[in-house]
Amino acid sequence: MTDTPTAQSAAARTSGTDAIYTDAIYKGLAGVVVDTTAISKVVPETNSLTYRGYPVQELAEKCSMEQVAYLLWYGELPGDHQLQQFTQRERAARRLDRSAQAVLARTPETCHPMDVVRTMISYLGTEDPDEDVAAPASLLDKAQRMFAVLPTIVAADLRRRRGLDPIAPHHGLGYAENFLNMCFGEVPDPVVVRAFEKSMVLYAEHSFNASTFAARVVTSTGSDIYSAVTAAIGALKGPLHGGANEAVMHDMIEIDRPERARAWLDAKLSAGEKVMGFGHRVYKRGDSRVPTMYRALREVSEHLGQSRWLAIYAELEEEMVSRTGIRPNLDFPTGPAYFLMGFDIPMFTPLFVMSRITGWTAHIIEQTESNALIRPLSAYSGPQQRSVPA
Ligand SMILES: CC(=O)SCCNC(=O)CCNC(=O)[C@H](O)C(C)(C)COP(=O)(O)OP(=O)(O)OC[C@H]1O[C@@H](n2cnc3c(N)ncnc32)[C@H](O)[C@@H]1OP(=O)(O)O
Ligand SMILES: O=C([O-])CC(=O)C(=O)O
Repeated sequence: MTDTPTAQSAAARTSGTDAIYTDAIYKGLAGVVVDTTAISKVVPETNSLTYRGYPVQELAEKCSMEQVAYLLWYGELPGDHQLQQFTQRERAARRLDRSAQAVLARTPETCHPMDVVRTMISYLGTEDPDEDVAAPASLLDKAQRMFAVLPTIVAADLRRRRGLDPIAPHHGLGYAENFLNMCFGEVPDPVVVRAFEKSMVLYAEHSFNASTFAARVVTSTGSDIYSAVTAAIGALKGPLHGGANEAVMHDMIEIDRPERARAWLDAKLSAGEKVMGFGHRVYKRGDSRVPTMYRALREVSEHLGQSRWLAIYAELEEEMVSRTGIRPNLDFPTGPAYFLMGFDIPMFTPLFVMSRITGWTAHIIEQTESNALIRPLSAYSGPQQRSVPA
């Protein structure tokens, strides 16, 4: 099975005037093919994921995040000139204007950083006089501006929670280096920069996952791109989706030492609780992105001379797989990798947003260009019809 159907089968499902009713209930839409997409393809049987036809592992090894963002939006990798123009635009759009800075400063530091990114995207919509313009060129422009400014928002939020002033974007630095510099006041070693950039590439796109689908649902009503992205951020925050990368690190800290992993897992499984960072709705034999991110985690661990999280990772994975057959997903290696890079745990899911903004907006554009209102049916299970008492 692939999650990308043929165009004909999708057309058959949506054409005609008579509604198609079925008695079957697909809870969680599991196994249901909703539409076609030309953006990415997940094939769980072969453990493969491609963006616009390119294997994600190759993109992570050979490409910058800017190149991958361009690929997702335009369908092809950029040539030298196209990349130069694209990066110039990205660098020029990194700054957060004063009124947006003031909104960020007014969000309580007690709230989760995902609430800050959600609020800031919503606010950027209020500032855009063309918020409702849905022409492809306008959507692309808005998408690229969100991609450019999100790192500035996330870095400023990270720093104010540490009692530090924001650092302005550095126009001479690439996407990953600039972001790390805005967070930590210096560009880390290339090993760390590349590991971070690989995580961005791996997180960028994953077909009809819950947050992307949320964005497509909002777009299907004819609503604006900021509303769609705001909905997607809300969906990504949940621990069954993007929020798992934070939960993984909390669990590793609780486990504390590799020799405690087995007992910790015993307690979790006997309590019937889920183990964060494991399992996937589509991949049942392992997540195609994990080996690449695991290598990046190992490189950062070796570079920093820190073996503890890697040892807990290995122990937990071995125990979980041998007991349940359930394998790690991408959030399992990114959790400890981000921790080693120096990020505070609540910032992990906003990092996911910084990357997935590319995939979400590519889907918003695709949905806009071939729209059908997304409105499934429900089977009623409440009381029979009755009269209101006199
Ligand atoms: C980037 C991403 O968003 S990747 C996903 C990140 N999310 C997580 O890591 C959260 C933990 N994982 C999970 O909750 C699940 O694996 C999901 C939600 C991601 C996908 O699960 P689904 O396809 O909906 O399967 P479902 O949750 O029904 O699980 C099927 C069975 O496997 C078990 N299972 C699945 N994942 C896990 C897990 N992580 N820990 C323990 N048991 C699990 C379920 O308990 C269930 O068992 P049962 O049939 O005995 O009731
Ligand atoms: O596809 C999914 O269901 C979740 C996921 O891995 C992602 O969004 O990257």
